[in-house]
Amino acid sequence: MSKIRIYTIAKELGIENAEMLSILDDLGIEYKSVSSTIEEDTVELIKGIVAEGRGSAPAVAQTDQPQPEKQEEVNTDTVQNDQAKTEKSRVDQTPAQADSGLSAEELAELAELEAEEAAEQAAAAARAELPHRAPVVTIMGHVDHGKTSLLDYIRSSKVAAKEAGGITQHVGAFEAKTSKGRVVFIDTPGHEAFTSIRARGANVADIAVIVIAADDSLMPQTREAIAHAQAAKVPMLVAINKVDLAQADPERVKADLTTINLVPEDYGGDVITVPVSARTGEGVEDLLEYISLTAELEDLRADPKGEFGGVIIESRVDKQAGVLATVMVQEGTLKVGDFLVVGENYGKVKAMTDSAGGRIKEAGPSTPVQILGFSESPSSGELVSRTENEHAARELIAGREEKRREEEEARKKPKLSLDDILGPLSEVQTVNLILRADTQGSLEAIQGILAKKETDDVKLNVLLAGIGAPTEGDVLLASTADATILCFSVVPSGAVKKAAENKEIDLKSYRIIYEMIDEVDRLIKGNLEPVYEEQYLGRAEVRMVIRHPKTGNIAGSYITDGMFKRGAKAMVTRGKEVVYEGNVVGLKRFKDDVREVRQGLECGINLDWDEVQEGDIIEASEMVEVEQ
Ligand SMILES: Nc1nc2c(ncn2[C@@H]2O[C@H](COP(=O)(O)OP(=O)(O)OP(=O)(O)O)[C@@H](O)[C@H]2O)c(=O)[nH]1
Repeated sequence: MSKIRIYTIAKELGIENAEMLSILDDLGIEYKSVSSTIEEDTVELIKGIVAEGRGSAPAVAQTDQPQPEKQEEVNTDTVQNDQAKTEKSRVDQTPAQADSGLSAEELAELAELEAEEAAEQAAAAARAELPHRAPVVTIMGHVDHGKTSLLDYIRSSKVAAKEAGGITQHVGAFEAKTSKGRVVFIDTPGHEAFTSIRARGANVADIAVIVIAADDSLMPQTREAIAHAQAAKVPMLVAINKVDLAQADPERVKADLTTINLVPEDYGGDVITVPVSARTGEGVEDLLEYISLTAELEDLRADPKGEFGGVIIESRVDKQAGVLATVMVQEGTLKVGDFLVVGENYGKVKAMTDSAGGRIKEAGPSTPVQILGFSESPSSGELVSRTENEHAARELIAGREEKRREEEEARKKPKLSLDDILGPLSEVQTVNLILRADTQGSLEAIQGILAKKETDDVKLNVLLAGIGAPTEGDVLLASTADATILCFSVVPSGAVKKAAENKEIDLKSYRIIYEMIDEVDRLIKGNLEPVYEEQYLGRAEVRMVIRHPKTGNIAGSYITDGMFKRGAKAMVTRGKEVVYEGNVVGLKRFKDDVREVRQGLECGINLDWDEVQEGDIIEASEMVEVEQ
């Protein structure tokens, strides 16, 4: 019996891939991705379901209906149905709630929860109404595996230069027209560029294509590139390049991928691998098709009428024109004449060109544009926003400057937050690590030991386990993923050390594996929620009560046992009864404030309570962190 790919059937039936997957889910049919295959029997079943959903018209007969409209119809129907259901259930529930014995407060809380849920549904429905936007793709991989060649092939075959014979300038990104619509490529290949944009808080790429040469297979930078894409949680496609070469061995690449837990579809996994040749163009159409499929599943949408938001891709200074910055429009529409703010600078868009060099007046989501108008060169990854006018731009910048100054001040005097003292409450903590070692053998040994170190409360997440000295790319990755870099028997270069220092990344080198493991133990401990225990400090008898106009009553006491500390917890007993529990807010010896007083001495104890009496016994204790 023949098998058919899921996306092929979706296409045939004229339904979206996401809808197709939800039908399969309902039927309980397992699949890895839209490119998995299903049995012909199942296809018939699905055709029946789709036809039924359309009022029994033959499914295939409807494929020429314009799809986006159909999608919208379905969405609006669902939304309306959902809203109707919510309304109905509300009417139904009100008397029931009245009988349910819930208090007014609980009812109000319930109503609030319902309102929140309705708002969430409305937001999701509103988002589902927004138009799709083109995917933004980045290409990463090992040196010489063909990233640039692949980009060049796509550019030359899929981009029509607007000016006849004109050489299009490199602007950091280009738009390719494919049979499935626009795909935008970031044309500075490599994971460092990708992560340096992320390091500034921007996420530009929606999909990462990892290029692996079929004659070379997995290489150190392939692993790095994969680690960078995984850390960014960006979906990945693997392009197995150079398949035109006689020595090309795509099967070996697939087998090698399984060794790093990326299982290709042919092996039963969900990693899409596409054989391509940047030289002959073989497979490039397939790659573009898979990019579109992935984009469809990601359901990328943006509001062209919404508030403008963009990211700087790159910028340069042209001797004649001045600063030329490439901005990726992410939300809203950018227009000539707009006031833009980047960090603490602003500029007015004087002129705008698209990535093919054509002059344009406005640009919507997922469009890279080169703009003229900034007086200073912004950096890649900086976020761009728009203001109404110059005055608003200046105000926004003034606010940012003030915030920066405050943050700089705050950094100078570290303040302890409740989180610092108690640790974030009962969440599983993750220690992110980048491991570097001299050989595959030592890497495996280290990872084997680390795997046993994980606890229920602390997980170890190895972002990258690479052979050879750490790179500046590792430092970047560590800074975006908040990771520690541990090196075994490899020495970081001066430049890498400096980069780590600048970014305040912990980078440590070891010659003995167990010293490295000790460090991991320390990192795990640092992430465990500290456990505190109440420990007895001492006891005092109140011999007289001294009235004090400013600090309140002071218990003139004698320490009969142990010691008292300022800030300790206090418990006051009168006879057999505990009459108060609070804190020691002050301690005095004669007229002086002191931190502690020991057994056998008299002192004044100031509690955060005014009703202490002669004859009371005060017991002091403190919370102490205990070793786990
Ligand atoms: N035969 C063959 N050669 C290719 C193919 N793709 C790239 N090459 C060659 O491989 C070499 C490296 O290609 P590049 O595109 O520069 O590789 P890259 O990954 O961009 O390299 P870096 O920019 O140095 O990281 C060049 O000599 C290309 O001509 C291909 O599909 N087939």
